[in-house]
Amino acid sequence: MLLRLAKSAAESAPFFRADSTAIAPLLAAPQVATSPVATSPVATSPVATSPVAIALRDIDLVFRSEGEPFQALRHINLEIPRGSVQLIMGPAGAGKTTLLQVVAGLLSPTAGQVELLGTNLTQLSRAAQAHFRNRHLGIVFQDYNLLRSLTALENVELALNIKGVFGPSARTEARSLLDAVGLESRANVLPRQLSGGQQQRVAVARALVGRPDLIIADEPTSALDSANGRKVMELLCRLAREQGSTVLIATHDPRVREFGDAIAHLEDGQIQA
Ligand SMILES: Nc1ncnc2c1ncn2[C@@H]1O[C@H](COP(=O)(O)OP(=O)(O)OP(=O)(O)O)[C@@H](O)[C@H]1O
Repeated sequence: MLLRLAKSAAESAPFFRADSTAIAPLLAAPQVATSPVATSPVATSPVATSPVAIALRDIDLVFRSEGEPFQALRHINLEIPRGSVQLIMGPAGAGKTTLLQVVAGLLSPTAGQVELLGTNLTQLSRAAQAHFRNRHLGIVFQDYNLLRSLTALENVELALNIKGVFGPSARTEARSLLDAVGLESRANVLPRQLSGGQQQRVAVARALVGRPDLIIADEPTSALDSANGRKVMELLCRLAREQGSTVLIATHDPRVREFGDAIAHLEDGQIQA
């Protein structure tokens, strides 16, 4: 089944739509939360060598799906240097997940621009955004989004397959990523046989496949004890230092604070001065 899923995904990426809701967000087109989304088929421009990895310029986001409009993000301006670890901290409901989804192109802002690696994501078509995401981003979702019918190893391997890595190379890299998050002995079990914290570590391993330029992680330590939380944070920071990945983390876990190069505090959808 893994082979079938992988082939189907790789052949159709970035237009892959899995039946499972678990893998779909990895490659999905952005949700239209608010204003019309740019649909012009602008090609992804070559990634510039800008020292700024993520630039958010005057981002607003208003949810209009049900009832009264609700402004979840207000005038967000933020520049994140390449190779740094940026934390977004704030209480429940502050807008952290919404902000991460905007950065990843999974939600379109009502106003403002998102620039990733020198590319204006906001102006790309949905297909080009999905392609950019597949090429440059690793995402750890708040609810992990693991495929229930695949083992831990297969979940990580599938992400490699989608990036075009197959066979023994994919298996070796998947194993080494599971080793890195301390799950070598749980590689062959299904998500339902893993604790929440173990599932979270599989999600982290999966986000790191192919050494992404940008790693976006939503509460990556929320289900972890302090030893495993530290292990995950040290791994993310090492990637930032050694391979120049830029790491953006939303968290309300105070233990994560010490790992951030910079911290932005979000409250009521606004970055606090
Ligand atoms: N699809 C939606 N439609 C309407 N309102 C939404 C939608 N998604 C989120 N919100 C609202 O936007 C606000 C920000 O939500 P968000 O999930 O981004 O906060 P958060 O800081 O990540 O919270 P938590 O720490 O609890 O995950 C909340 O008030 C939430 O209810």
